Amino acid sequence: MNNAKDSFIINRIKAFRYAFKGAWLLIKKEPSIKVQMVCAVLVTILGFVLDISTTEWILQLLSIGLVLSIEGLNTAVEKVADFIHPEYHKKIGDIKDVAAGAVTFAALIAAIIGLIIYIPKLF
Ligand SMILES: Nc1ncnc2c1ncn2[C@@H]1O[C@H](COP(=O)(O)OP(=O)(O)OP(=O)(O)O)[C@@H](O)[C@H]1O
Repeated sequence: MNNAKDSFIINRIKAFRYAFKGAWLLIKKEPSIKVQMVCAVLVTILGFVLDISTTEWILQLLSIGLVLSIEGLNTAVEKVADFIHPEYHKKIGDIKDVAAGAVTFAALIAAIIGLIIYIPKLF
């Protein structure tokens, strides 16, 4: 019983380690994630400079998390597609386009939230 509980906890710790390794790989190696991390840092600085409210911080953080998460999944889809079919194939192109489309939804919503928060404060 204790062993089962121990191995459950050890497996969860290992899963966290793999997940953080994956997050670090995304930040270190993926240009699109790097660009989005820079945007995230800039809007975070802007948030402090313009003293946004708690609700605005929550919406901004959710937007940052949403874009980074979906961009990460898009990168994973691209990697799987390149691994299973490195050559040109229309279906692979469609799969990558759809995954990129998901990022576009998240990025558009994040941009709209950013405009709603900052336009009244800047103009
Ligand atoms: N093997 C392929 N077969 C057909 N079309 C492809 C293939 N690889 C890429 N494409 C097309 O090129 C586009 C860009 O694919 P690519 O793998 O270069 O992503 P990317 O532009 O590097 O994305 P990101 O900037 O998010 O990393 C795809 O959306 C797809 O339309």
